Amino acid sequence: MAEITFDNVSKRFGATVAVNAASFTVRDNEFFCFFGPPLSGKTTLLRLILGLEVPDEGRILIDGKDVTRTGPAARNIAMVFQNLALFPHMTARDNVRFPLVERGVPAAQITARLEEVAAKLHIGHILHKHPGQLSGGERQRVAIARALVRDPAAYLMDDPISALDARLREEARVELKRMQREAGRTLIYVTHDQEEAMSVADRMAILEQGVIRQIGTPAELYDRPATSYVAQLLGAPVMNLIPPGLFATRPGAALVGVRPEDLRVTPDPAGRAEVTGVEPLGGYTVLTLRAGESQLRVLLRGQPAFAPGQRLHLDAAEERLHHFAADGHRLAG
Ligand SMILES: Nc1ncnc2c1ncn2[C@@H]1O[C@H](COP(=O)(O)OP(=O)(O)OP(=O)(O)O)[C@@H](O)[C@H]1O
Repeated sequence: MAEITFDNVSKRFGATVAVNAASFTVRDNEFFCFFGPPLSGKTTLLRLILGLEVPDEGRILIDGKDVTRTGPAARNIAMVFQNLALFPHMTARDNVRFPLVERGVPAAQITARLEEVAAKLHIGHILHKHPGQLSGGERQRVAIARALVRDPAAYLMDDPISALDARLREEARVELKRMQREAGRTLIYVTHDQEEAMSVADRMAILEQGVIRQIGTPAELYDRPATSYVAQLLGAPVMNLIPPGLFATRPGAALVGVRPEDLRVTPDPAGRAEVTGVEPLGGYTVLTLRAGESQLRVLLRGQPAFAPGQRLHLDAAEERLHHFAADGHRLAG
């Protein structure tokens, strides 16, 4: 089991604050995602968890034990490297065995452990192959087997499937989620891809310049973003953020947010919105509208017949509106 807690942890590199007063707990067996734009501190958080970096302030606890100043060896946390790097000259079997061979574990024990992990991840039939002979999904299984063979308390992944093409990535993330559940381990995951983060994570932490802005389930973050920054990071097309005026607005709101799928449009020659763009995408259509000074995007199911220049009636249910103060924070209620 592994529960990982950061208590007010900061890490600086010169003038750069890579991680700023981070406090959170990753629960045992949780699939936990760090999500944020480049340079927001994701990799530094992983390196702090692994023990490759020492915090300037704060404490790191694994299962309640203070490991802030212990090295990687004492933490028993495994890393699955970016793009699932496997040794190309070794068979899958030797790749998986490698972490145990390196540690001088007796051969009989290695074989037993290899069999156990291979059965769990269904890779027994491909162990004789080299990485070049494996599909993307098979390589992923082998890379995860290599991380699990040590029986780590938790494992970390830094953008592990970013090199795969879009369709393979979709398959890979479904697989990943299944493997994590089957392996029954805490998994901490970094990705740049919001859809990937939302699809795999039990909970996620949203980062902005080293600061954790919000932690929650994907649904909580999507439905009740704590700031306009979080609101715009999740969802595609992104949430419309417009000045007050177009929709009923709460006192104190500087920006009103409405997700593209929450806008309702109907043809109306006297309507206040005008279609400026139509993107039919098969299962759904994205309209771009101009309403007053604002540009908005609307997500509609199917391929409704709208055309540029057409005027529309535009509204949204009040409970689907998000109100943000001038500093970006969500207004209560
Ligand atoms: N070893 C280092 N020396 C100096 N600065 C560093 C070092 N490691 C990270 N940084 C800085 O700390 C900040 C956070 O970097 P980090 O790599 O953690 O972000 P990231 O979110 O993982 O980025 P990416 O998505 O591009 O991988 C950046 O400004 C980066 O330049």
